[in-house]
Amino acid sequence: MAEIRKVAIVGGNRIPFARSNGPYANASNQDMLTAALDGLVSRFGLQGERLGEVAAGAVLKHSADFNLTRECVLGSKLAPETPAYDIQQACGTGLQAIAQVANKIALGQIDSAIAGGVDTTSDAPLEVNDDLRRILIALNNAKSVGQRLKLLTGLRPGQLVPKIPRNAEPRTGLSMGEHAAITAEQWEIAREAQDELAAASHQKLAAAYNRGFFDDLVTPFQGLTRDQNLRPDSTAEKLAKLKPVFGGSDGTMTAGNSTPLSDGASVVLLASEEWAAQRKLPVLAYLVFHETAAVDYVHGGEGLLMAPAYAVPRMLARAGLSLQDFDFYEIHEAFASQVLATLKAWEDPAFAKEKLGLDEPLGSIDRAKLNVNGSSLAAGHPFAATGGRIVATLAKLLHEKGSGRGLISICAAGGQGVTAILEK
Ligand SMILES: CC(=O)CC(=O)SCCNC(=O)CCNC(=O)[C@H](O)C(C)(C)COP(=O)(O)OP(=O)(O)OC[C@H]1O[C@@H](n2cnc3c(N)ncnc32)[C@H](O)[C@@H]1OP(=O)(O)O
Repeated sequence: MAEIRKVAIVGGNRIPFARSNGPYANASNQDMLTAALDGLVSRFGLQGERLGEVAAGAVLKHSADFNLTRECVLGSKLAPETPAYDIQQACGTGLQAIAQVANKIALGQIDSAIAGGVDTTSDAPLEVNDDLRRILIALNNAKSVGQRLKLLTGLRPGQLVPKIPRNAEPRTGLSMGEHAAITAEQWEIAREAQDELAAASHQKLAAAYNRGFFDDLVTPFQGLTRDQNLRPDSTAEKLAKLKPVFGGSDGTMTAGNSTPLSDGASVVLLASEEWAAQRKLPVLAYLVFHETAAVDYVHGGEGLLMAPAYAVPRMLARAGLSLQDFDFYEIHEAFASQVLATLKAWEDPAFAKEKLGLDEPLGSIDRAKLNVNGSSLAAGHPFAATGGRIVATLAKLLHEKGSGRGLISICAAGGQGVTAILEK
């Protein structure tokens, strides 16, 4: 049995995140992921290097991109002999890709890898409807002009309407925002608290950009140098004026305390300590634990985005840690209400007992340690790119501090959650 090795995070790179149908409206997933990869390659001098593998993915993917990541590697400056594959776990994609390559590094199967993700909501894949698809396949296989004419004359105008991807759960028909609104109501998450969290996210992200924190984490792309959604002048008072968008007219969730639909890509370089040392590359932090959970949101057992509330306690138990043993908490801000509901669940004795089977709740966290450089509400959230953004940010925070530990929690569509622990 191979010895378990430490998994080093060497660094990360992303392109600034853009709002949907904004500056990246004509950029494909391949364009964006290749740009993120090449930025990382340049930063660490990996031109022509054959890495152990590259794993990444996109939530919204065109069928022609059947192995999107491999195409991006072939289009990048990495050696074409670098194997690459796609992975998909909704918003957990980026972190799950990182976890998968980390396992292989830990087991000694590979020495280096890049992992991450990309998503475009501007260039979302449109499908023809099922009837038209069957007719087109039959047309392709038709043996005579007569057969083709018969198929074409059978076409009805309604069959020409394309299938537009909805930001909705296939099994409930509800959007993620509508699901989150149900959870916000269940956990009585106040509008003011959501707006405060959103305003703080913008202010902290702006401060991090201003102090140069992202200078070696973000590479400009197509004219953008910072995340387009960032509004440094956001305040809770301004956000309080926005109308509810989810949960009806009495709802608490608005365009300001929900993530915007976004486009972007991010990647992270991981390696064994030996591989990094041979190339004189830095080790920002180590990935020490990761855990995935899923909940039954279909039959009302739990809220769609609450799986991290289960994954984190399981991971803490494995690691022998408590929720308070962290210097940084990176909780993906899909919606402000979702972050607050997760924190409330960890504080709740009934949730601990009935849902987690624990005698005591996990307890509160020091809010000053939460998303200290802002998160998805300010940066935007190109679904599969969020994991790479968070891992690179946290690894650099730990490197700057010179010690410590950070917790990552990412909720994902399909009732799933992907979580991890990084240590300096
Ligand atoms: C995917 C997974 O697996 C898990 C997850 O992460 S779940 C999360 C997935 N993401 C989503 O579901 C995306 C949800 N978001 C949306 O659908 C849309 O962004 C939305 C419906 C919430 C809003 O869409 P929109 O109406 O086009 O927003 P937008 O026009 O930008 O903003 C509306 C108003 O709010 C204002 N606003 C937004 N943010 C603001 C801020 N920080 N400060 C002040 N005003 C703000 C805008 O200026 C705009 O004002 P005007 O109407 O006066 O121009």
